[in-house]
Amino acid sequence: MTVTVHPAPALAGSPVLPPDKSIAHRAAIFAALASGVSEIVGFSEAEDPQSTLSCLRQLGVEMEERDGSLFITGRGPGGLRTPEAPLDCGNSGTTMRLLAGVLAGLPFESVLTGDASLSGRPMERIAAPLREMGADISLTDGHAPITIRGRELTPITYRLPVASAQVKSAVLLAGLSARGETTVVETEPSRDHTERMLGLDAIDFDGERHVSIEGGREIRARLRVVPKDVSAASFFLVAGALAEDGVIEMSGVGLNPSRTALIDVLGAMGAKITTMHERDYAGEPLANLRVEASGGLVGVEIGGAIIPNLIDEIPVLAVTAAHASGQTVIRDAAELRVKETDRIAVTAEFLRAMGATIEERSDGLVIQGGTPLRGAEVHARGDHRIAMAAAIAALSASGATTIHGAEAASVSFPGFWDALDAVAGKGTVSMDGA
Ligand SMILES: O=C(O)C1=C[C@@H](OP(=O)(O)O)[C@@H](O)[C@H](O)C1
Ligand SMILES: C=C(OP(=O)(O)O)C(=O)O
Repeated sequence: MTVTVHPAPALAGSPVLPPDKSIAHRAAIFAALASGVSEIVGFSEAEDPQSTLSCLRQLGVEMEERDGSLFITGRGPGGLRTPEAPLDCGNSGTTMRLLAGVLAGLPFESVLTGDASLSGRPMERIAAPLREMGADISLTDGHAPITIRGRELTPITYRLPVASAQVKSAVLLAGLSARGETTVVETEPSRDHTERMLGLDAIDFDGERHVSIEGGREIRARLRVVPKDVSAASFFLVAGALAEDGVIEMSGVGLNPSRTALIDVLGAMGAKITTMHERDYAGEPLANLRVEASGGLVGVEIGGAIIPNLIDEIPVLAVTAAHASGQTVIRDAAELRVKETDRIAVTAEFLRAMGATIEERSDGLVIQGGTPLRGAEVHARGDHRIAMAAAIAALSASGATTIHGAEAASVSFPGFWDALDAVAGKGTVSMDGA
């Protein structure tokens, strides 16, 4: 699908955001492992969390949608069934890596596959600790398809070589079926939804974060509520800040502190963002967000421990930087090269096509802001976050921008194009070949 986005100087309204993707995956997996029926309020229609559901169905998990909720009947400890066919994780790294942790300790063979993008992403990072725990795992040249022959697992203490919530979660999920206590140590904190859902406390020790899980514990079925996705909100925070006029409001957005660094960075650049009605719901903090047309944004330098907290937001942060005055430097973000695309290269590609001055570094980007962007023909390259970041850049460019492969947005945000059209004014977004 090709989308054309026209410039829109004024934005206003309340875009409908999708449920948090990270929380949705975990809510479904923990409900499947629990004993009893869990109700999940606000599950996501996005393709990635739907991939998790279809894999769980293949593992014998029953679920039904009723009155706007998803009811999942858990199979209890060790209750998942041998799948009859490979488990297709689609485009979703979270599905593949978290399920690998679940399957490592189950007494059957399973195969995890994914689309071309996912089949190019590194999987040794989960295979290594899971093998250390005793699982028999074969990769295809370091990638999916992954064949897992589950075994009885022994607990380990694992120091994460890369800051990754997916690897951390895979080890903790495997730890659930190991005998004894498994510990994950992280030097740079990553999102902590898994710990929150399992009720695990982290201990800070010598600047490192230790999370432990006792094997064999039962997960209880419960009501789970998925807040709105702050990573999806970030596109509208940037759009609202870059607009010449208007206010955008979003309610019920998950503001877990391990996910909100973009809001702080945008604030430091001069964006006028207000957080209102902060509350806690089902173990996760939420709030309403308001962003005003901000004007006069300035460049920033970021790197180090903040990066895992805003890793998915860097393409849209680069769009902000292109508009800000002065230089923005993003360091320590080499992980971007192994996402759905090489997001360093692809962000530089679309912004350069739109006239920005942007330089690729091995671990980040350097952007000289302030050159007005112009409409261009750009490619999402199969990456949802690139499709959406390019659309936000297009709103404040001169002339129309054509985005090829715009359907990718549905991986995390199926209603994105309609939400954008609604805040920017009908006709800003036109679609071709939907
Ligand atoms: O655990 C999660 O839900 C996620 C963790 C991050 O990946 P890594 O764990 O590979 O850093 C993030 O990029 C991804 O979108 C979702
Ligand atoms: C990297 C992402 O997701 P995943 O790793 O689950 O494919 C993302 O949503 O930007």
